[in-house]
Formats: sequence, structure tokens, C-alpha cells
Amino acid sequence: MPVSLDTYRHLLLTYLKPQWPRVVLLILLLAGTIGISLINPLILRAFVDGASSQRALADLITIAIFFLVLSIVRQIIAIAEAYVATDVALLATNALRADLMLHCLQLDSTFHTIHAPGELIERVDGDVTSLSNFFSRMVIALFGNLLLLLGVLILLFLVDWRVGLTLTIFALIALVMINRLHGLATPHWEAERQASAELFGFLEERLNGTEDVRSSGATLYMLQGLSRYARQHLCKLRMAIMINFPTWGTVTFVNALGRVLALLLGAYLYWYAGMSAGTALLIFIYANTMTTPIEQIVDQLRELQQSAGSIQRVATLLEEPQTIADGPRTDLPSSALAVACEDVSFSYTEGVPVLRHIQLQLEPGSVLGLLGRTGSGKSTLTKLLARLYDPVSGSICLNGIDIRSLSLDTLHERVGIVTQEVHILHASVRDNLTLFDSTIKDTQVLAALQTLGLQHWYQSLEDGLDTVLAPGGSGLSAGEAQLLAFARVFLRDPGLVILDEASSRLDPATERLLEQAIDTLLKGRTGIIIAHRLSTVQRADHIMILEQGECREYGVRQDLACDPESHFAQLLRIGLEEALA
Ligand SMILES: Nc1ncnc2c1ncn2[C@@H]1O[C@H](COP(=O)(O)OP(=O)(O)OP(=O)(O)O)[C@@H](O)[C@H]1O
Repeated sequence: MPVSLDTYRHLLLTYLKPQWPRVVLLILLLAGTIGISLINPLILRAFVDGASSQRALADLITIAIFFLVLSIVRQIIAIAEAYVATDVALLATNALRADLMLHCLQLDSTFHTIHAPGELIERVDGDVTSLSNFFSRMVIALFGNLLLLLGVLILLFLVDWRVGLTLTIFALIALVMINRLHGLATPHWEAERQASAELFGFLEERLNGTEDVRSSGATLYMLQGLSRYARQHLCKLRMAIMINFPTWGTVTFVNALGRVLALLLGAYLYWYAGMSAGTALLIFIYANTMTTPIEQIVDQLRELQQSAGSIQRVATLLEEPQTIADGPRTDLPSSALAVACEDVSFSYTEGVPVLRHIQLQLEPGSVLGLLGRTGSGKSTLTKLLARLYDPVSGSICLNGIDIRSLSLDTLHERVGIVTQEVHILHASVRDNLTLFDSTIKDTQVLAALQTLGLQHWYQSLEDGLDTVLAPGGSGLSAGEAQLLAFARVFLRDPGLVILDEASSRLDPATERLLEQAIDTLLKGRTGIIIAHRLSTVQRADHIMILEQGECREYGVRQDLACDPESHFAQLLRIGLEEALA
């Protein structure tokens, strides 16, 4: 789909407007280099004509010094221009990357189940990187090159209209020809980029699964795969380079043709129309100057076309609507929260209900044990409470306030959730626990670790809170990772804690530690625990048993336990862990 001018304009305005002083400086620097490129040949002409008309040596030396100084100034301006252009590009792309990242984080879970993380990384990083040229150089440099070409042609017209006309026609033909030639090589370079992306995709996937590859003895097979992809890339690269040679040769020939034409014209006008030698030289230098913008204009137009894909993908992602709307209310108390679900139904896919007519009332400070076989909808109910999804019908209230009317920041501050899959970041222990919130002091972090029984683990760390944890928490046991997740929630001091208890068996010592940590975490807070162990269930005041998305049983734990007819009592008789497996 072609990218509309509006999209280009919108992107440029959004990301260049905030740094307009830099953009203005960049345009001025560009105008400076263009101006000097146009003036320098005029100085040369003055020198040559002065020398041939035997002007005073002092004059000639002054002209030469002026020429030299301008050439040096031009170089300095070119360096400053490159510096400012890079600065503009980095600031614009960083702002765009941050906006995309924030947008992705705010998009609801439905979006994330459809789009794989790899795809989003490609958008947030790959596409944005390829747009950096668009921001810094493409538009401004394209404009600059057009201006330079136009300036040269106007000056040539002023020198002699015949020269101006001939070289204008030549410039147009050269633009079309070079564009066609580049067009021949483009598909081959695209194929090379595709092969390179496949090679890196293969590498990334295999390196991600190093442990599986090694343990299944597939190392040799992986190397064979790698050599296949590498060979494919080499073939495409060779082809693209081979095609580039004749293209490059022809471009050089076209440029040489322009210079020859300028020399012939200059020589003709010198001999037959009384043109000065300096002006003939001026024509040659201008024709020479023209070749660079002609080539660059073609390159930049092509790059603009290529960046269209990235622009389109980035714009589409930014336009992706956020279906979980932020609410205005922030008035949740800092104490334990009351929870109420009123006839809540939910489905991920239309027509496939996952939760049906759930009713729930929890007093502040009470604990609900959520039981049910795998796939019964327990995690889904907790996701609705954290507003990762909204119910299809019914409502969920915290302290009598519908969570849809609460601000998402307030909700996420007051509802702490620990899932079975703890996501440990490749960052320091401090950052993993505070989640980069610098208002949380080290003393608070240390106190949380102590309270949750992690002091021995902490003492074993080489750099204390600065110790960097391995990506994915690969250096931690499952129990330690869970305890760190508890500490994260503990530091935020929420009024409702939701725990999805680890179903895997832990050693008795770790299990004891977790039990104590859960007690600490629930003290003075309302809790909902997806329980897999009897010991956990026993701390619940209420029990809800889900079955295929419906509430099979709900009541006070002790009442249900004492009622031999209750499903809960049966579960206890069979053995919870066996019954829910
Ligand atoms: N993102 C999703 N998209 C579509 N269906 C989903 C999604 N997540 C869960 N489901 C389906 O919803 C149903 C309930 O899943 P849920 O994870 O809530 O069950 P659960 O009781 O928590 O199971 P477990 O104890 O194994 O975690 C299952 O049939 C599951 O396949």
C-alpha cells in the first residue's frame, strides 16, 4: 500500500518539530555548503581570468587565499552538518522508539497474543533504525541536492543559455538513466537483505535454544543449517555485487560524458564565441559538481521508496487502538480492598465462553482460594481483575468502584499480581525489584528481601543489589524467582494481591520459605490465590471452585470443609494435588 504524503508529513512534524532549532541549524549548514559549492568555481574563474589577463600578483594571491579559506570553511561546515544531522536523527528515532514501546506496552493482551514479540522488536527497532536516515538526511539532503542542482543549472544559464540548456537536458537524461540502472540492482540487494535476515533469524533462534540444542545432540545439524543459510547469503551477495559492477561502470561513464560535454562546450565557446578561459573552466567545474547531486537524488528517492515500508508498518502500529480504556478515578484507599464480581462472563474468541456468570464478594483483608482443573478459567479471572482484558458482560468492582472507571496506573499500583511464570529481567537485583522506580530506596528493598526470607540468597550475591541477574532468570531456582516476584509486589504495597501458586513441586525448605512469604504478603491485604497445595488452601477464608468457566462451588472454607456433600470436601478427601492435577 503506498504511503500517503500525509503520513510522511505527520511523522516529520511530530518528530522534527520539537527539535526545530536543530533542524533550522541543519538547513542553514546545508545552505552554507551549497552556497560555497556554487561560489568556489566563480572564484576559480576570477583567478584563471585574472592570471590570463596578467592581473597583479597580489590580487591573484588574495583570490587564491580566499578560495582556500572558503574550501576549509566548507569542510568545517560539512563536519558540523554531519554532526547535527546525526543528532537530529538520533533524537527523532529515539522519541519514535519510545512512543512505539509505550504504545506496545499499553496495547491490550489480545494484541500481544496475535503479534509475536519478535515481530514487535522488528517494528520498534528494525523499522525505526531504517527510518533514521529518513529523518536526518533523506528529506533535507534530497532538498539540498535538488537546490544544488538547480543552483548549478541557473548559474550555467547565466553564463550562457546554450550551456545551461544543454546541461539541463543532460541532467534530466542522466537522472532517468541512473534511476533505471539502480532499478536493475535493487531486487538483487533486496534478495541479499532477505537472505541476511534469514541467516540472522536462524542464528537468533538457535542461540536462544542453546540448552535444548546441546542436550538433544543437535549441534552438528545446527551447523549444517547455518552453513546452508550462509551459502545462500553468499550467493545473493555475490550476485548483487556482480550486477553492481556494470551499473557502477555505466554511471561513471554517464558522469564522464557530462564532463566531456562541458569541456567541448567550453572549448567551442572559447574558440568561437570569445568566452574567457576562466568561464570555460567554470562550465567544466559546474558540470563536475552536478554529478554528485544527480547520483544522490536518485539514491535518496530510492531510499525514500524503501523506507515507505517501514513508515507504513510503524504508522499502522501507532494507529493500533488501545481497547482497554483508561479511567479517570484514582480514589482507591491505601488499605486492603473489597472485591466484587457481578455476573462476569468472558471469552477470548467470540462464541467460545471461558468464564460464565461469575459472582464473587470478598471483604477487605479476606483471602479467596481459587481452585479448578487446568483450563477451568482461574488465570483468566485474575487477568480480568488486573484489567489485562475486560469482561464481555458483567462488572468487577474494587471498594465499590467499577475497575473500568479507575485509572490504569492506580489499578496497577493497588493490585499486585504474581503469575507462575516470573519474568526476571537482565538487569540488577535492584532494578528487578523496583522495576526501575528510583523513588524506592535501597533500605526498603533490603527490608523486603529480609521480610520475605531472601537474606541468605542476598548475602550470596557478589555485588549486592547491583548484581546483574542472568537473562530470563536462568541463574535462579524456581523458588527464588517466585520469592523475588513476591518482593516486587511487596515493595508496591498493594491492597489486593493475586498469586498464581507454582504448581511444580519444590523442595520442602523452599516450600516452607514460600509459605512464610505468602503469609507476609497477605498480611493486611485482600488475597486471591490460585492454589495447588493444601497448605495454601488452608489459609483461605473462602473457596471458589471453577469448572469449565462456571462457578461449581463458592463459600466459606470451613463450612465447605465440614459439609461432606461439598465438592471441596471431596477434593480434600481425594487429595487436592492429585484431584487438580
Ligand atoms: N490468550 C488466550 N487466547 C485464547 N484462549 C485462551 C487464552 N488464554 C487461555 N485461553 C483458554 O482459556 C481457557 C481457560 O484458561 P486459563 O488459563 O484461564 O485456565 P486455568 O484454569 O488458569 O488453567 P491452568 O491451571 O492450567 O493455568 C483455556 O481453555 C485456555 O485454552
